[in-house]
Amino acid sequence: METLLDNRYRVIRTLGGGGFGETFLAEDSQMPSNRRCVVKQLRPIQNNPQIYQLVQERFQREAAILEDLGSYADQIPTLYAYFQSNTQFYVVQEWVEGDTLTDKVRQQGVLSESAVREILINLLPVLEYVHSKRIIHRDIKPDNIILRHRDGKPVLIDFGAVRESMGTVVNSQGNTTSSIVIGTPGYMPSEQAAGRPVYSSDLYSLAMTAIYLLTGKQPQELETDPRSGEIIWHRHALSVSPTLAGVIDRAIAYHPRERFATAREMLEALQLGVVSFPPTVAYQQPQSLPTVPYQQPPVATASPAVNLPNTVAVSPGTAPTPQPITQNNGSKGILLSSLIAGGLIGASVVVGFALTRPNQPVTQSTASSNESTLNSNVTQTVEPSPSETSTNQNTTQNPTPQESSQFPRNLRPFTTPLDSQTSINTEPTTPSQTPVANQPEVNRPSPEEAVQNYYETINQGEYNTAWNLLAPSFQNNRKLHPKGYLSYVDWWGGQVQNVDIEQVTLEQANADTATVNAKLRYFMKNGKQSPSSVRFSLLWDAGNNRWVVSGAR
Ligand SMILES: Nc1ncnc2c1ncn2[C@@H]1O[C@H](COP(=O)(O)OP(=O)(O)OP(=O)(O)O)[C@@H](O)[C@H]1O
Repeated sequence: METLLDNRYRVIRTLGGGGFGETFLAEDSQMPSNRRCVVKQLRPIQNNPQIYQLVQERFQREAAILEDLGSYADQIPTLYAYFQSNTQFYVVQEWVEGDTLTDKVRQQGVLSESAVREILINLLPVLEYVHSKRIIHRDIKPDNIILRHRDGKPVLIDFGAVRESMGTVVNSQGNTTSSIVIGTPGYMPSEQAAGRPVYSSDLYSLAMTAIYLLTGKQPQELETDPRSGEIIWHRHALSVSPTLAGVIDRAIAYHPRERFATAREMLEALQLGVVSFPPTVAYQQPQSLPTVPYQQPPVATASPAVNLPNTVAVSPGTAPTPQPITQNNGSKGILLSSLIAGGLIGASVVVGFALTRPNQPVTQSTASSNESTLNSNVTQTVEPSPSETSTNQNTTQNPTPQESSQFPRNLRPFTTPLDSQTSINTEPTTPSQTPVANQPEVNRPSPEEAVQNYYETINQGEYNTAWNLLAPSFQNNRKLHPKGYLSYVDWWGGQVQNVDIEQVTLEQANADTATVNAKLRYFMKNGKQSPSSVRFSLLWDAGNNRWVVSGAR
């Protein structure tokens, strides 16, 4: 049967679909040419009349931004229209005939250095323009770049902004809040995953895309140096020139201040062949720290095939609409973003989580209501987990953290610059190598508290916050997290109902590292429970006055 959207757009076929809605190829029945177009349907992740108007306002604002971007940049699809129907929102945009970069690599294998350079050289001015409008794309990846058949030019699709408006939610206190962080694990840098994207986050994603084009490997297939956190990719693209390799390396530096500050700078480095590196402040693990294999959870096996990374929408926060976000200088945008991330720690917020199928966008429920709609068939899991001796004893199911944990609850929460009212950190949360000699000891949480806090965060469904309590080397351990954050969330959000900490004992601690043994009990969503003993390695993150988890086994 023919589907006519808005009494006008005749659907030809579905192009894709995920947690936010579907995307259709359609023709415009009210244009003489029946011009083809892409109709993108967006569903608010919470279908609640209370927030409808807010979503609507944001949607309109963001559509206006897309209109502006698309009208002046040839390599961004033109916005033709936007409308609402029932409780759903639609944008209608130019259909770009071509192949995505993912299609390209699938069809013809890895691209040559000159092809990759050309793509970068053609895209960087587009990014420069987008950034000049104070917009961060937030989801640059091979799937979101189409090589246009007409002229071979790369076109940037799928701006995160509009989807973000769909993330407006009502938290457990009944307050309207927002929002979600848009991005794709592996392609998105850590500051973006923490809710604080900066312009160079897009450069990072673009450089990760270039690595995919040169190596054919998705980020999750690449190893990282467990000490420096650096992504090891050169060995998969040995013939790449030092200039291109240097440009990419600088763009994917862990810390934004080590990257190119602007798209123009990156473009010039590419064209002129000069790559200078600012002084390194790379995250380093102490030499003595063990690397951290731990048992694969018994409930599932990691699929050896690496799926295409999905866009995820995670984390509650305070409306990171495509507002001005200025890099490194305490602008309003950073302030907002910091509040967003701060909100991650404090607030119990509801975000929809729908993992419809592998390779589809995900929205996450950090639901205080425990209403995860995660597809529990997901067969990847990677976190400290019940031991092989998982039993199906008769237990209290779905205990809340308050009801179930035997551990004292009156522990001081973490203090980070983000949840402090006075300190707004303009830099991403970065475990620091700084010795702690001059740090005030007053509010320093104990390692046991850190472990306790980690599980409380998980029990509250704040997976993104919990994820950011892991050291980067641990996050990037692809045996444990083959799909990065998505694997983490698949496990915690999809399988685990609650974790009780039965006992926590400190094995050793010094200024920089600590080892904590924890006896845990996992309550699974399928009703099973099982005990588990985990030995945590912790690193002191002086910059944020907290411990981060660098290993668990
Ligand atoms: N303007 C466009 N022109 C041509 N194809 C498009 C356009 N926008 C999206 N597409 C294609 O439509 C398909 C579905 O798009 P959609 O944005 O829903 O992506 P997705 O991969 O399903 O989800 P996501 O990017 O959110 O993870 C993709 O293959 C994408 O390349």
